[in-house]
Amino acid sequence: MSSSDTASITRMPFDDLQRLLQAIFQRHGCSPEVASVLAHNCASAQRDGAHSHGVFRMPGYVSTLASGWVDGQAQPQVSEVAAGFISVDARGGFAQPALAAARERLEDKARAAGIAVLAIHNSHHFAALWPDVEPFAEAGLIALSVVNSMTCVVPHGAHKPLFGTNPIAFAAPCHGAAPIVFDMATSAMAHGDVQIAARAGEQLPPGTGVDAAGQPTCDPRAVLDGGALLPFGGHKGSALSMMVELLAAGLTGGHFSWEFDWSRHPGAKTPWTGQLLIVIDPSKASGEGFALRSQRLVEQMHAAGLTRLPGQRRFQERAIAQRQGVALTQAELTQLRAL
Ligand SMILES: NC(=O)C1=CN([C@@H]2O[C@H](COP(=O)(O)OP(=O)(O)OC[C@H]3O[C@@H](n4cnc5c(N)ncnc54)[C@H](OP(=O)(O)O)[C@@H]3O)[C@@H](O)[C@H]2O)C=CC1
Ligand SMILES: O=C(O)C1=NCCCC1
Repeated sequence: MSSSDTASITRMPFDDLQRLLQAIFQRHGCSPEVASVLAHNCASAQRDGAHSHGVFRMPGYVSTLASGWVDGQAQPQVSEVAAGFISVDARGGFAQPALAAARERLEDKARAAGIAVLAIHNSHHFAALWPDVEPFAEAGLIALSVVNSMTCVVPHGAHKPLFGTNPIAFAAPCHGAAPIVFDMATSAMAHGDVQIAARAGEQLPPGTGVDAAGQPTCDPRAVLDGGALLPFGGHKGSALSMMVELLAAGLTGGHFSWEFDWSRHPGAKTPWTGQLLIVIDPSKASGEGFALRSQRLVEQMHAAGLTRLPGQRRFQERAIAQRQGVALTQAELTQLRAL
């Protein structure tokens, strides 16, 4: 948010925001079930100050639904393909309702076998990934998820974009504290943050992207208009992005980031790809207990001088929102009401 945005902040109770978003999703063609899942996801991102995937995304959801690119009424088909492996065909709908349809069975399998995998394909993911993993850690489990997006990242050492911004999210329980959660794009910056920088007229840090001629640029417009992003951390981030393509698309049967063509659906913004979740029950491991060991690690990190854990900023923003309401700018509120 720019300083002029922060000057116009208004606050809304979480439930009111969720209801407003649910009404928007339903008005634009989602079933009540799908609308409820997406509204909770998007309101949670806004509550936690995850601005690149909060209400900023609503015009994109709406234009995508209008374009016919995604099915807002899809009913996911869940198949238990092996003792520890569930496959979900999202049937061209959103990934979150597909996860919701399989969540209970995934958790049961993880508790029974110690580990379980959920492979979602034929799905659209347009959101932050942490809401998909955090609830497992709150239930005492460890969860890892990956999702691939649309071609906009040049692999390290290559000369044209191929990968998506391909985030990885991880959540683990920690004794006496909030779960340990990280969620990060494998690109130097999430595509949403490049759009936000362009809108705010801000420059990007060096090393974020290239222009249409493949030359380094700090201009977000040049990255968005024919240019591309770079992986974070050179060959290391590039390898992680490749891993996400392999797990989220190669393994699930979803589209790789370059495999779908939305050109005949003007307004389409949601990548039609796949998502993988791995859930582990740490109570099956030997020793003093995983959550206690997490706590010891965190204590040592603090003793080493660390002042901010991944996820900590979000939890702090959430605590403020729970007391005062979810922060929205006047412009965001006006846009939501128009939608
Ligand atoms: N659906 C999709 O296809 C895609 C979705 N995304 C989403 O975009 C969102 C933003 O991604 P990205 O911009 O890479 O995330 P950030 O770089 O903002 O943050 C990545 C992680 O690092 C933590 N973190 C950030 N700064 C610090 C710090 N100084 N010290 C310790 N921890 C820190 C964050 O915690 P905290 O949250 O507490 O700040 C977060 O867990 C994610 O939710 C991701 O899932 C991205 C790409 C594609
Ligand atoms: O911010 C990103 O990067 C993306 N978010 C939603 C899906 C497309 C990529």
